Amino acid sequence: MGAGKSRIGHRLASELGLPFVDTDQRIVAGHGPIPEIFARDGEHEFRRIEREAVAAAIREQAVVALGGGAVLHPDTRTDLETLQAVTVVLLRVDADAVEARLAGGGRPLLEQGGIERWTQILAEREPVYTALADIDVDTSRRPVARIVEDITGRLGASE
Ligand SMILES: Nc1ncnc2c1ncn2[C@@H]1O[C@H](COP(=O)(O)OP(=O)(O)O)[C@@H](O)[C@H]1O
Ligand SMILES: O=C(O)C1=C[C@@H](OP(=O)(O)O)[C@@H](O)[C@H](O)C1
Ligand SMILES: [Mg+2]
Repeated sequence: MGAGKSRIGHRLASELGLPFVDTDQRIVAGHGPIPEIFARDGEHEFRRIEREAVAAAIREQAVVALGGGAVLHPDTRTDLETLQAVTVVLLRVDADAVEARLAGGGRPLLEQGGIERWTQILAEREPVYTALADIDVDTSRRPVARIVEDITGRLGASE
């Protein structure tokens, strides 16, 4: 949450001339705002809906921004490990840099606990993120254009 997946993904897609898919946007289009899904149906149901969106999106020829918790679903972890056409880009950010980026809200898991909760969630997920990543990029103190350039360069190198 707040690493820049949605923003960087959008910019990367236009650089690469590919469609951009944000799975959270698709979820919102089909089911309404994410905080409302969490409040009404709970996180488990959100993860079920998210898995449907993710399973479809990562089979498209596109740049896909996942939600930070998408890898909690075991089928998504398996897909990201085994789908040959998929390159997983991990965007990292540290707590100091992310605090301002989270100011807009809309992330129900951070409604209570703020940056401390963010740090705790990252600690839980970090080993999974690291294991799945093909390309690993720090976004903390770099402008979007520079991060995108870094990713496109590394994509070229990994071909
Ligand atoms: N490299 C960056 N530097 C400064 N702000 C950024 C950067 N990348 C993203 N942001 C901003 O941080 C906020 C969270 O970015 P977002 O793309 O929604 O993250 P994510 O999808 O990983 O949760 C947005 O307001 C976005 O414009
Ligand atoms: O990390 C998470 O569990 C979540 C991250 C959010 O997406 P971003 O990572 O794009 O903020 C969104 O999917 C939802 O609020 C849950
Ligand atoms: Mg996002």
